[in-house]
Amino acid sequence: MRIGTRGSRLALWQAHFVQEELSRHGIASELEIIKTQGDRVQHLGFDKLEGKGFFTKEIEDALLEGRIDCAVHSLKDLPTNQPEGLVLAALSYRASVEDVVLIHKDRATSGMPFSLPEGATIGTSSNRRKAILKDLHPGLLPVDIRGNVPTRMKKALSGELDAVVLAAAGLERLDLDLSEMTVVRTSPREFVPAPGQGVMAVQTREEDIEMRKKLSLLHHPIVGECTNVERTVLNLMQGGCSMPLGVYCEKDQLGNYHVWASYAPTASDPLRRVQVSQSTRAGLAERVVEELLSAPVA
Ligand SMILES: NCc1[nH]cc(CCC(=O)O)c1CC(=O)O
Repeated sequence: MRIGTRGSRLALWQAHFVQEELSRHGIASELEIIKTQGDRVQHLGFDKLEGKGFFTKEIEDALLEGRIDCAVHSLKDLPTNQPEGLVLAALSYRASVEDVVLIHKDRATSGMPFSLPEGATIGTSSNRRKAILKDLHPGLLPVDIRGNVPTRMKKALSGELDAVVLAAAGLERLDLDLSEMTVVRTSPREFVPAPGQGVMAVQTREEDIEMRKKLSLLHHPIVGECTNVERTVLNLMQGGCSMPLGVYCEKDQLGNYHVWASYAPTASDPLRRVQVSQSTRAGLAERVVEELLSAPVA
């Protein structure tokens, strides 16, 4: 089995993870590293990048052309509509779902939101993170950053920026040394993550029934249910990963679904927050979207 992946440390960790899961089921595989447009133009801000699927297109083409058998992605980087002929055959367990604020050790102040003083610079290129930061701590100065997870982490370590925001899942997978920084974990109910955050997805060809059967051994059904709600909200909002939208769904012990969502229509609008719970998934995403679009402006 040939597994396609990007070549970043995070992508390789994720591909190795899937490779190990497969080998536990007696399936041997090899990795095929594929460069994407997103890897080539590290200098451009996300707002300059046209179209969706910036980190996925070349890999999906390799899949469609039969050069690889499956591909591993971060679910949150995948557009909600799969390209014609491709399916997500497996979703991983959900690691840490939340975002983390990393602060240079001399710049942390107690008593302020995220332990950051007025005027502190905070690195993120995510419109979702910017909208939530503005809501929780309007005194911060968001600064656009690009590059892979270790590069971004180092901007707070070196003091080039006072802080950066990153997904906990990426930091944990790379096992980065955070001991020289102040680490503030956010709550996913307040600092609402991106749809699909913390989950890895394995993509394959729709027609490849054999492969789909093998990959289904790795699938986590409850993760599938919850991320399906999250991605349906994103799809109904007609958004991609640049939309300032957070959606997080949890299923509790009794089988009830709980969704937290946040959305800022434009950068100057106040953040809207919604919490919806239901005992079934039917109509849940629709209700979240309806409330997000009609929520009273705070
Ligand atoms: N957009 C980049 C990206 N895609 C997946 C992850 C981390 C893993 C995950 O959140 O699933 C990251 C880094 C980040 O947002 O800090």
